[in-house]
Order: sequence, then C-alpha cells, then structure tokens
Amino acid sequence: MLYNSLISKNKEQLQQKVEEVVENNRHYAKLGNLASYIPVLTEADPTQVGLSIWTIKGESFNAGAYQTRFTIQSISKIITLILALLDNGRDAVFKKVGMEPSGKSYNAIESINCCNKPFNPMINAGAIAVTSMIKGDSPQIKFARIMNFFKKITKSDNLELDERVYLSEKRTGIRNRTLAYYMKEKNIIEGEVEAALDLYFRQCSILVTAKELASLGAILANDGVDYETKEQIVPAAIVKLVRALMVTCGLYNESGEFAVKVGLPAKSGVGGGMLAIVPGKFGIGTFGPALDANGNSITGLKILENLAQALDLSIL
Ligand SMILES: NC(=O)CC[C@H](N)C(=O)O
Repeated sequence: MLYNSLISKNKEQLQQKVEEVVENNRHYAKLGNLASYIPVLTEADPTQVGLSIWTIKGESFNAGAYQTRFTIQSISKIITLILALLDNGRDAVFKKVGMEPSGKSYNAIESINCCNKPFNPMINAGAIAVTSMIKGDSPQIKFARIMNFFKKITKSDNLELDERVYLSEKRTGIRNRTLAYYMKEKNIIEGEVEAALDLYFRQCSILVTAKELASLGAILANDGVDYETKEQIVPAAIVKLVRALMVTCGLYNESGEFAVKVGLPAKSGVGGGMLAIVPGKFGIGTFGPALDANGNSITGLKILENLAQALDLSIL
C-alpha cells in the first residue's frame, strides 16, 4: 500500500502530500457558506483550511489552519454516544434511538421513524436523545463528565466551552427544541427537555482543533486504545459500532456519496470540522468552515477525497 511505504520510507513525502492537498483544495471554500442559523458561527473566516493526520504510532502530519480552534458541533455526537453506551449499555441506548440512515438533513422535522424513535444518533434528534441518557446527579456533573471524557479521548487538557456560540445556539435552537419536545411526548427523552437541550448545546460548543480531532481519530482507528499509554479508553466493540454508524449516517444525506468517493467512517460538524478514521492506521482531522448544502465542510470533503485516492485509503 502506498500509505505503508510512505510512512515507513519517507515521512517527508507524506508531509508533502498533506501540504499539497490543503493548497490544492483551498479554492473550494468560495463555493460554500458559513452556518448562519447559529449567528455567532458567521464570524468565522470561511477561507481557513487545515488538515492533521495522527497515526496509531503517535506521529502527526499537519498543514494549514490545523491549530485553529472551532466549535466541535456534530462531531461531539460520537463522543457522547460512546459515553452513553458506557453509562447505559447498548440495549438501553438503542431502545430509544434507531440505527438506520434517515436520508434527510441533520435537523429535518422528519427525523423520527415509524416506531417513534429518532432514526440514528448522528442526526440532531438522535443525539439529543443520547445526551439525555448521560448519567450524573446534576446538570453540572453531567457536563463535567462530558468535558472530562472529551479531554481524555482527544488527549487534550485545553478544551473549553465557547460561551458565545453556546448562548447563540441556545437562543436560536428552535428546531432542536421542537424535535426534543416531540420526543419527550414519545418517552424518548429522559428527564427534563430543557436540561437535555442545554447539555446538547454545550457539548456542541466545545472548542477543538483539527489536530485534536485527528488524535481522537487515532484512538478510534486503534480500536479504542490510547496510542501512547496503551490504555483501552473505549471497548473495541463500542468503537466498531460507532465506526459503523459513522459510515452509514455520519454525513447525513451525503453519507452514501461519501462512502463511494472516500470509503471511510467520518463525522462532520457545522463549525467546519471533519473527522475521518482509517482503521488500524490513522485518524484525520480537517477544518474549513465553508459548508455545502448538506452542512458538511466543502474543503474537508475535497481534502478527504484527494487523500483517500492518493493513499488508497478506502476500507470498502
Ligand atoms: N450538523 C451539526 O453540526 C449540527 C449541530 C448544531 N449544534 C445543531 O444542533 O444544529
């Protein structure tokens, strides 16, 4: 495989490739738009592009705005899903949330299936339901548990909440409120609806970098084992489940096209981040806040497509 020969023989070649794909795809930013339904997100610089690769041997290759901080948004859904699975077990979680692609956008009003469950944990409705299952005696304790787990799984102590983005979304998140109240009526949301929404808005507003996403990706590529300490942070069976949902639902109604063009488990966020996993090899984090019509980073998609082709990365 090209990747194997690159990593063992010539690290400079891989570093060069990383820089090249960032430069070659920069211009696509012009074709996208910032997420304006969360007003503070329109303050981002749409021309920024960054890429980071973190291997399971602990090596990293970076280019462009890979250290710029942005809100994690929907990429947080995979981390809270892992925590909810650890807290409640697989049966309890999937009693309330489905495992099928919805074929609709991440905040579609048609997010609930015929059994009154949200289609999957990667769309907003499913993620809000999952977040409502996280354990803790108070909202503060629940958020502290989420934050600590985010820090552990990204191997970064620098994570913090972007208070302005959080308040901006809390004020304007009417669609998420609508979905959550409907799910409360159907007994999907546990506890108070506003408390679940508040926790969800907070988890989405945690600041990360492309490099931190790549590090998280490396742990998921390494079947849940921290590539430095060798600690099993997430059981391998949960990693498999999450990677499967990323392939089928991670990019919402663009997941099928992405599987054809790239062929990797991935998750996007409207803050401009993308995370992709190359099992057994490395994690990839990208940043580019200009989004396509489906809410996925336009430069992130192009970068991943180019990288997958150049390094023959598809797992399919
Ligand atoms: N796709 C996304 O990143 C959506 C996350 C955003 N916080 C929302 O709930 O709408």
